[in-house]
Amino acid sequence: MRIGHGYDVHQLAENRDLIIGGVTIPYELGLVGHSDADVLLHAISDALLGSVAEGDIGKHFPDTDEAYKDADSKQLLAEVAGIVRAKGYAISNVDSVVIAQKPKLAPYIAEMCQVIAHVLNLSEDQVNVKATTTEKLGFTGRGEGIAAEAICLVEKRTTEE
Ligand SMILES: Nc1ccn([C@@H]2O[C@H](COP(=O)(O)O)[C@@H](O)[C@H]2O)c(=O)n1
Ligand SMILES: C[C@@]1(CO)OP(=O)(O)OP(=O)(O)OC[C@H]1O
Repeated sequence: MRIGHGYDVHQLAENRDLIIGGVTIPYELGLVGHSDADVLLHAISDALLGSVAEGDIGKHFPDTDEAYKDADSKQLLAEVAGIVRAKGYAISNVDSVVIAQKPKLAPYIAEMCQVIAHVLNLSEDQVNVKATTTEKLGFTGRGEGIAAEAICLVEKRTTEE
């Protein structure tokens, strides 16, 4: 069994969609990035890559590559899951937290879990997403950006799997 950890931050700005965990959330600001800036899927991608010592998403999908301009992070996460499987591992579970002062994410969390489980080909009880504010402290508390953190366990597949 191996463990992986991921952390990501994206800035909030006008004229961008807010996409978190593959779910588009109505809000006056969205996250800025080379891709669709899905901060949660990026943290999960980094946790999975870390678990099999495959670096991070910037290594696999460079932000200097036009191929990833406005990329759908669900597609990047699916590719990361393929890397984990190709190294002979199965994902045991993923836990995560989105750090955002606003908007209220609770109404969207069940759908985020469904999307992530679908992309990773897992059951819903293998995926967890939480949300927290930082009580108005720091860059997340001031609403300048949103952060996400993820952790995962992967297990070596047996020959029958
Ligand atoms: N953007 C957010 C942040 C938090 N929540 C939910 O509110 C609960 C309380 O948050 P605290 O930061 O005060 O601990 C938290 O457990 C989340 O369920 C949210 O929906 N959206
Ligand atoms: C996802 C990638 C894709 O080019 O771009 P960004 O949307 O800028 O996101 P980041 O979290 O900075 O990770 C780097 C890149 O892999």
